[in-house]
Formats: sequence, structure tokens, C-alpha cells
Amino acid sequence: MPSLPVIDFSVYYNGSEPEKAQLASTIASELRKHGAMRLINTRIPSEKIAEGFEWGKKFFTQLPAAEKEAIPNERNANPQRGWSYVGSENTSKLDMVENEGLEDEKEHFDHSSAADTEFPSKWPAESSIPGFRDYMEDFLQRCHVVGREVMANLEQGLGLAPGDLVSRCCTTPVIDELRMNYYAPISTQKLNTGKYRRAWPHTDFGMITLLFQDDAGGLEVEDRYSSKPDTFIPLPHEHPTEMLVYVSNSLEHLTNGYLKAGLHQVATPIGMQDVANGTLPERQSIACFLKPHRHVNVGPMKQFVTAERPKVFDDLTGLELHRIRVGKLYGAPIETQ
Ligand SMILES: O=C(O)CCC(=O)C(=O)O
Ligand SMILES: [Fe+2]
Repeated sequence: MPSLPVIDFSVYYNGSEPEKAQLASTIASELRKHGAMRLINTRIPSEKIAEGFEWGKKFFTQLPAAEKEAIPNERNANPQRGWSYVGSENTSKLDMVENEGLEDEKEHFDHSSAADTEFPSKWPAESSIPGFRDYMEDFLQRCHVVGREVMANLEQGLGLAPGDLVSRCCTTPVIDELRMNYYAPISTQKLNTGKYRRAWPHTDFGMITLLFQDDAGGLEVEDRYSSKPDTFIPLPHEHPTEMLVYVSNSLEHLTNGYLKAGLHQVATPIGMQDVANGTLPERQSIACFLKPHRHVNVGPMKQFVTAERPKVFDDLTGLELHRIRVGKLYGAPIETQ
């Protein structure tokens, strides 16, 4: 099955002005069409991405359970920090209408930068996994820089003024979130019950999500152009520098729905779907959720509100929208601060 086109982001660093303008326009049109795109050759080197999966493996499969349990992510409406056990986060609650009894089969670890003192990160003891925190904080910073570059391209491609989007996110202190996902091996028998999926179709909460994955497969984005509902396009991992980008909820609100958040899931990979007694190998991914500022209004920007398209979203701060979405994930009451 065909996937989305692969876009070479090195043009942004090395291209001529007309080539760069073409890149910006492609980025805007791909995100408009699919709510997702595939980039290669960003300034995050392949070795740094590969190293991330080694750290993920250490954290999830070698760190004693007690060390992870000591840094639990609280299941409330605040930004996620620390370790989430399998089944803690339920993505089916976010965007699916029929979601009774559906569970996610994934474990994850979330953190932000040390500068986010409002919602501090929770780290395992340095002596238990030396170097983990340094790697993660460095990788988050790299994602923040590339995320800002993608947003700058997007505002150019959409015909906005420089800073229109970037000033609403992408500045210090960095409050973006970096997440390591780990999916343990799982039997097709269990998946075929229809009750479990690695991740159910959902959209993310921030401006955009940057996503790196290993070779296990199963990641898919909604096919908006299919005549059949629930049709998804596979997003295979084909290039060592590959980074997927999704439009997320805050950007959908800011653009008054001109850009729609990409509905994505982690399903049984195509070759395994008809296997009755097989096992899916483990899978890992690293997601960076690029956040709007907490106090910025993520209601529709005036450039996207017209007589033909009146405002379809309410004015909310970045943090208010985030709390509504995380609250749904956990069925948690929305606390006000
Ligand atoms: O593991 C993946 O590829 C997707 C993870 C995801 O959708 C998420 O963490 O929000
Ligand atoms: Fe997601």
C-alpha cells in the first residue's frame, strides 16, 4: 500500500531561495492534505535517533520495576511527567465515539526541560541509568530546534507573517514534552480479540508532534480521501533520519480547522493481520510534542476566520486546551490552578 511522500528537509539548510519557498509550500500542503508528513535529513542525525532506542530499551527492559514505580506519572489533567504503566493511558477515550473496554498496550516515559519549573520532570536515579537524563534533555532540545524550523516553514507556506506561529510556541522556557514509547511483544491472538491495540486512533494535543520510530511497523495515519471509513495509510520506517510530523489539536484550533489534526494509530502491521498465532516483536518510538505557550490564546487566529468560515473553536489558553485533552485520556476532572 502506498504511503505519504518523503520530503527532504535538507533543502531548508542548503537550498536556493526558490527551492526553500517550494519546500515551505509542500510542507503546508502536505499537512493540509493528511495532517501528517514524512521528513528526512533534518539536523537530527541518525546516530542520535538510534541512540534513543538504545536508551529506551535500557529504561523499559533493564531498569528494575521499582525504579520506574518510584517516578509514576499522575493520572490527572496536568502535563504528563514520569513513567506510565501499560494500560494507564487510554487513547481510545480521546477521539473515538465507541470506545468501551478498549485498552492500549504501551508503556511510556514523559519529560520536559529542566526550565519547566511549573511541571517538573521526574527522573530515575542517575546511578540506576547513568547518562539517560543527559541524553533525553539533549534530544528534547534538538527536537525543539527542528520543531521551530518546521513551524517557520509552515507559517511561510501558509502565507503568514514570520513569527505568527513561532511566537505562540517554540521560545524559551522549553515546555515541549519528549516521550519514549515501548510496546512489548504481543500475540496476534490477543490483538485479534479487538479489545487491545498498541495505540487506538487518536490525535495529539500540542502544535505539532515529531515522531521517530524503529522498524517494527504498524504506525498509520487516517486516509482522508478513502471512500471507506476507518481506512488508514501505513507510515513505514524507511530512512535512518526519518521524522514524522503530525498536526496536533492546538494548531488545528489556531488555524480554525484549516489544518486538521492527523488521526493516527499503532495497529497490527499489514503482514501480520491474518496471522492467528503469531507474535509481534517489540516496538519503540520517540515522540516530541511541541507545545504552545501555556498562557497564549490557542483560539482561531484572525487570519483564519472569514465570513465563509466563522470561528469554530472557543478561545482557550494552551494549558486549558491541554488539560481538557489529558483529562479525557484519564477520565480525570479538570483542576483549575
Ligand atoms: O508509537 C507511535 O508511533 C505513536 C505514539 C503516539 O501516537 C503517541 O505517543 O501519541
Ligand atoms: Fe499520538
